[in-house]
Amino acid sequence: MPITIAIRIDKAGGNFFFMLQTSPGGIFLNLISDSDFMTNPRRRQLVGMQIRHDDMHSAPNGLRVLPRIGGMPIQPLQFRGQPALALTLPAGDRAVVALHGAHLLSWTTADGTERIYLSPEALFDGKSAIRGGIPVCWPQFNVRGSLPKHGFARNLPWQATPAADGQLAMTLRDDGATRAMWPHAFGLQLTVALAPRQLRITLDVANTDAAPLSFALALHSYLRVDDIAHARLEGLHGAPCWDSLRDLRYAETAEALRFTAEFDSVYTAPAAPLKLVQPSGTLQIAQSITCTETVVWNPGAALSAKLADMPDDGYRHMLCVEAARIDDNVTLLPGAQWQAWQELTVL
Ligand SMILES: O=P(O)(O)OC[C@H]1O[C@H](O)[C@H](O)[C@@H](O)[C@@H]1O
Repeated sequence: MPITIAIRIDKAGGNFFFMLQTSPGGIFLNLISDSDFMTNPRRRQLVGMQIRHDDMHSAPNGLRVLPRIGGMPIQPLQFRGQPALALTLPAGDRAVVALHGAHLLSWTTADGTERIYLSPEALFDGKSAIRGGIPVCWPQFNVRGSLPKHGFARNLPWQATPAADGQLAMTLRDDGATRAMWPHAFGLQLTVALAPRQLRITLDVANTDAAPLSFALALHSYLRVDDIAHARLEGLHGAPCWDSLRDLRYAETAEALRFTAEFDSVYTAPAAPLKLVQPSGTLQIAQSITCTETVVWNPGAALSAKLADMPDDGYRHMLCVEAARIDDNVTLLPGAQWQAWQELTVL
């Protein structure tokens, strides 16, 4: 029976991740990635290289080989027929992420409460965007450009990559399909980090091209609410706002936002975290300073009924609060990296 063992080698100058695999043809050591593959194009060329077991004996002295499978709390699984990975903390907090789009599908805290809305009618066909969860909208937001709505990252298969304890990571690199839509070389890594009652989702972008890279981003989180009629969002009072439904610009006057109809606004992100307050508890929502906007969206009853992949009353159980960089694109010079994150904490 084939056996696969993940190995991390810590060495001055970087970490290397390998998969040691047995097969009828022998034992193979596959280099999966190393710590600076995102920035160093020469290293990226090594990914996928195979070393036969005989070569392992010639490894330089001084390497520490650390087995990663055994204590590693990451389980591959099928989620509505699509491949996904689950990360579970000893306390019981758990996140599930699909390889399709590196799309976070579920976050449950140790008390068993689901914190993320996923539409029961979402399409899981390995091609379509998934309704709910946390879509990664990159390199375009909405229809602000010539790419498919919200870019292509949410519609493509990502690769799992080793990550630190308590984290789960996936990568996406340019290939023929992305270059046909968007002629740029890039490396993305999405990392989900779990702590008790807290989830942080981080996107690292590397420009592996010889020309500058320009892009937008939204970490489009669908936060689960018990009933939108009894939820309020605090922290946006005074923030510059563009109400996209009425095409109006103003400074937010409400102490707390309430949602009684379709709502779709882009705010200049305040420095302090937001709070989603419900009778059942409060969720704190923070985002990196690199995300200069926060998008707030609820489709309301009429649009919810029109969305084919959402139940008619789906709008009652979700509120999107998105960490975004959309008003001014990021421009990354060749070899440069950029990071964005959103952190959700149950208070
Ligand atoms: O239906 P989707 O392509 O997933 O987009 C869902 C929503 O995303 C964002 O929140 C935008 O501000 C909305 O205008 C859009 O309707």
